[in-house]
Amino acid sequence: MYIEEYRKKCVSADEAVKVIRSGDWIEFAWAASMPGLLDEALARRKDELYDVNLRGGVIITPVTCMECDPTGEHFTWNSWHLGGRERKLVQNGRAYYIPLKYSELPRYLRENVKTDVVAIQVAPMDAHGYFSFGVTVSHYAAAIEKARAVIVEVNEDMPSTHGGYDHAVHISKVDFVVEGGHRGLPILPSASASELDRQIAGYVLPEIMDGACIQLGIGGMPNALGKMIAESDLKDLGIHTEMFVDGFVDMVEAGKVTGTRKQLDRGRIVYAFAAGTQKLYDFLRNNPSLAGYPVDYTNHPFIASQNDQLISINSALEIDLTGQVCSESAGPSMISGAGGQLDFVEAAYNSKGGKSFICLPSTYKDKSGQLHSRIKGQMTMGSAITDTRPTVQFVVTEFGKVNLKGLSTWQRAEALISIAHPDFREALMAEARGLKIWRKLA
Ligand SMILES: CC(=O)SCCNC(=O)CCNC(=O)[C@H](O)C(C)(C)COP(=O)(O)OP(=O)(O)OC[C@H]1O[C@@H](n2cnc3c(N)ncnc32)[C@H](O)[C@@H]1OP(=O)(O)O
Ligand SMILES: CCCC(=O)O
Repeated sequence: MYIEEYRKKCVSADEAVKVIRSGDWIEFAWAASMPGLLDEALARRKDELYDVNLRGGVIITPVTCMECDPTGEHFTWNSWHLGGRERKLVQNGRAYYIPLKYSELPRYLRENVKTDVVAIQVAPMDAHGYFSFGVTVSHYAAAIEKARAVIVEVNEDMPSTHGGYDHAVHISKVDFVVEGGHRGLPILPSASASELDRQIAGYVLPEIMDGACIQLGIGGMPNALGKMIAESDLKDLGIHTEMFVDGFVDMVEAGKVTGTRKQLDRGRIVYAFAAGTQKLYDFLRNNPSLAGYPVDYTNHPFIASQNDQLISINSALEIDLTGQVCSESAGPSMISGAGGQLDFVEAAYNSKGGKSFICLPSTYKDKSGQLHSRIKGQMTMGSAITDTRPTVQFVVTEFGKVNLKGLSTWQRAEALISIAHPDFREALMAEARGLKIWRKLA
């Protein structure tokens, strides 16, 4: 029934990007769903276009538009969350970070920012005229609502995924369809877990009970924990997360996940976007046990916290002695972004029986090989505060875990120094004395 409309809207990538004008803002790519043909076609229009702003995040694949424009006069990349490639673009002054509380992204798109064109990759159209957003549900439906033009690039290899709502776009809302054929999906290998990651994960595992609902963040440590959960005796776990990664597939395959004790989406795994190996993408394809939702559903603390025993496990870069957490920058130099960390820190604490864990190795080795404590007297100048101190609950290093909720500043300093690397504890105590947050009785 919709085939005729589909055919009428089918154009080449070069034809489709003609709708883009100088000065436009384009919602473009997220994680594993990069519209590669549109990117290349836009790059070919470089000399005709000036000051086009592309927006995306967590990208895994190179962006041709950015590579073809070394002076930045034609294209600027604006990132909701820096993946490794975007971090380099930011360092070279070619891209900029947009501070984000990820649960609010659909609302930013509806109420706060200009979106002229949406150009995204989708799965093939179904018999009812819908293109599934595939591995990225997140914020695409909200972006489409206000755009002047919507271009979808169809990737035959993009899995059609099940969802809650707003996980697909109807042909009636699309202006141009670009058929991309079989383009595969970029592979994001699982971050390898170090011995240290396993030690940290070892402190979190005993805090997880049968029937708990799990969110895992990005990085080696959450990955180590996913593996440990898969090998544990835990049962009847649920999953309500932002990013769906291979570690969750391991947990499902090990029979740990039933979702039967969830208060929301009973029996289903809830996520906003997915990136990982081909095994993960195959698992997602037409799988009714999964539900991709917009990120204002997955991450909103009011919603996520309705699941009892929500356990949130995220990584950080540094923490000061009063409990402020930085997970996104090293001083002023951006590493990643705030993403959904604060969303889940708040959600887990507000869930009945829930717990939030901020995990970090106690030290960081710089390029010259010098060791620094990640637990600091004061936050490094310029570091962004991702989680304010009242929001932080458990903090875990390879030396143990502490619960900061309700502790006074001197108790926080004492607790955090107890899990700092032993080589830095004396210096941290001296700093705490100077900051008037040390009360150790003689
Ligand atoms: C998907 C979800 O559900 S996530 C929800 C929550 N979202 C978040 O937690 C967002 C914020 N958190 C993050 O972005 C990540 O968890 C991080 C950055 C804190 C940790 O991620 P990891 O991959 O474990 O970090 P890792 O230790 O590998 O460091 C990442 C990079 O930062 C660099 N880095 C780390 N610490 C420092 C430092 N103090 N100074 C300079 N660079 C540093 C590392 O060298 C590495 O660089 P490279 O990729 O070029 O080698
Ligand atoms: C915004 C996507 C990733 C994250 O939350 O860390």
